[in-house]
Amino acid sequence: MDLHVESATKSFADRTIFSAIDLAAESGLCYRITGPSGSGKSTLLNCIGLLEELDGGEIFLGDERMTGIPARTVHRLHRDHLGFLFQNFGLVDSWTAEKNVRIATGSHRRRPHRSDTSDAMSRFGISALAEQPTHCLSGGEQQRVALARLMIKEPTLVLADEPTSSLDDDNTAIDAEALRELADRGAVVLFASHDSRLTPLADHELLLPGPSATRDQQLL
Ligand SMILES: Nc1ncnc2c1ncn2[C@@H]1O[C@H](COP(=O)(O)OP(=O)(O)OP(=O)(O)O)[C@@H](O)[C@H]1O
Repeated sequence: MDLHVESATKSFADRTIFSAIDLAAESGLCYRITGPSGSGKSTLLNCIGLLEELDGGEIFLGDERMTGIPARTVHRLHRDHLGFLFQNFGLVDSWTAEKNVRIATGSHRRRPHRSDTSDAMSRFGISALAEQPTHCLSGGEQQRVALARLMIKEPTLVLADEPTSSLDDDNTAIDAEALRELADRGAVVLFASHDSRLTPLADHELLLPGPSATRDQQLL
């Protein structure tokens, strides 16, 4: 399913962070959101991920409107379509690595089975850590738990915010490979990152000009 963002606008108090942002993102491709610090990259990802609301504009995933929708629809979209890879990995600290992976609610097509969970954990080299609470894991290990969870969920739309900022080169390469694979399986992948190691992952870039710049955002 493709993603369409039309005339997206967001302000905090009386400060406009971005306005009139358009994006037509195709299934199977990776899009990097760029722009100066404070231009609203995380805010835009949060709005597209239904963690915050836009002040104006619309978002569609396929034919489905994602703006102005009731909480139960937000919940369904999170469950069935959205996957996140954020800097803090979004894991439940007190749960084991295995439970964090297994709990991925899965797509509407299928729910993950235990074998999916162990396969994914094996792929990312974290099988031996299955029974460890995630707060005991290193940053790189937590990232691989988050990736295993993402891979078995197979989201329609993947949102990654500075996913590699605390990672070494090997783990960064694992991140990039997994995000590319999710796109190859049909996801739209949007990521915001200052990390030049992720430059090759971007099929397209969306530039947010920042509050003081013009509105000439560009899809390069
Ligand atoms: N909940 C909030 N309330 C008020 N202002 C906020 C809130 N969230 C973000 N902002 C402000 O919105 C602006 C955009 O923040 P955002 O984190 O989206 O920028 P960014 O482009 O991701 O920045 P960076 O590249 O530094 O991570 C910043 O000036 C930030 O202080």
